[in-house]
Amino acid sequence: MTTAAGPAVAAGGAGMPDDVGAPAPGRAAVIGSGAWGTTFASVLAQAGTPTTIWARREEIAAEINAGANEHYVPGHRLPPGVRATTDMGAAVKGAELIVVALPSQQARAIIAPLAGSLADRAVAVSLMKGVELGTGLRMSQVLAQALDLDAGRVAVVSGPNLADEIAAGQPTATVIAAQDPQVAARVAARCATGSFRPYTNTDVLGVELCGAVKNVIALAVGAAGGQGLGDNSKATIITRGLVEITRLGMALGARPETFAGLAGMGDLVATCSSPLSRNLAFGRHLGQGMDAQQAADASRGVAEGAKSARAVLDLASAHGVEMPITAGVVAVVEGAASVAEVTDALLARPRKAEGVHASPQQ
Ligand SMILES: NC(=O)C1=CN([C@@H]2O[C@H](COP(=O)(O)OP(=O)(O)OC[C@H]3O[C@@H](n4cnc5c(N)ncnc54)[C@H](O)[C@@H]3O)[C@@H](O)[C@H]2O)C=CC1
Ligand SMILES: O=C(CO)COP(=O)(O)O
Repeated sequence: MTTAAGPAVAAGGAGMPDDVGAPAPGRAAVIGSGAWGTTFASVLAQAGTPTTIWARREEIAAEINAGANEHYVPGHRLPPGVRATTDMGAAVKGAELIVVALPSQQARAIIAPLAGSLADRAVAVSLMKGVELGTGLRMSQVLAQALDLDAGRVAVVSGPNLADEIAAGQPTATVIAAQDPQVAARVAARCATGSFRPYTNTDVLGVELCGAVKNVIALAVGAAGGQGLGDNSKATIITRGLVEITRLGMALGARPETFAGLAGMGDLVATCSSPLSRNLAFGRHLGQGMDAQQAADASRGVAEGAKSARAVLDLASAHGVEMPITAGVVAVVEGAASVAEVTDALLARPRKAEGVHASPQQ
């Protein structure tokens, strides 16, 4: 992608050595023409992977084919390797990577028509950061179910990846997680550029939980800011939020080091401190007194944490994991408590030693 002022990203991926044993570079399809779907499509194209975006609306597809997506990625030109269509079947035909970038709660229904139609060596890639309501499934699990794929053929991308910054060509790193390290390496090779640096990880569960729960924590940080609280409160919520993420992840079988990495601490820091974050902004609206519907109406793009908070809390409860900040976010989003009441309740909890497994002091 280039900025309106000129090229901002070096097309570094095209000449990069491929991983051993990977098939020849193929095409990618991106399902979803929003901020991250369009931006990641541009990264793929800059890395030498021709990419077709599926857009729901004709006018967005036409605009992308003319080199821009002003609604979702304003002020940036798209590279020539990005095309768009409203025909989902045509977008995925023969594609090596089927990348899904939709609101998490809508993903299953939207991609269901693709079940059984993917190329034999195709890999599904989730860019989404949410947990499905009702099932408690992570997005890689939703993709595997909906597309009727073995879990080994699903990868996820998660990290400090604010779309607007990447669209402007600013450098960042990310994590590509897949059960099979060769699958992760293959996806990484398709999207690596001079400014987008993917690391690989086989802890799919941990990487996905990091992305989904950090959105819930960003809502809490935003709500505190909306109440006029300062950086000490923010740092407290981020740090204790990371404890909640780690506690849930370890109970479910994730690796602890994942939470200190780019998808964990990295994305928490980016999201909880950026004016670009939709979750942070949504939380700020809540802190200023809006209810969840008013905050959604005032938001630009999807704030995943508002829906995933309930799904994460239910998942935690089912595994006996305590997540007090997440529970507070759920109470506010569901209208059961005000931000001030939740703040007071969190501060009044029994004192305890610091740490993931600490229990209250007697
Ligand atoms: N924007 C960002 O900086 C990043 C976003 N993500 C994640 O990527 C996922 C997608 O986010 P964005 O692209 O930013 O969202 P967005 O709100 O910018 O775009 C969502 C896309 O989904 C489409 N969509 C929404 N409801 C639909 C429906 N019922 N049927 C068909 N299409 C529908 C919209 O038309 C749009 O193309 C989310 O899970 C988000 O957490 C992850 C990293 C960075
Ligand atoms: O996931 C993101 C950055 O890594 C984007 O965060 P928001 O969805 O809050 O904008």
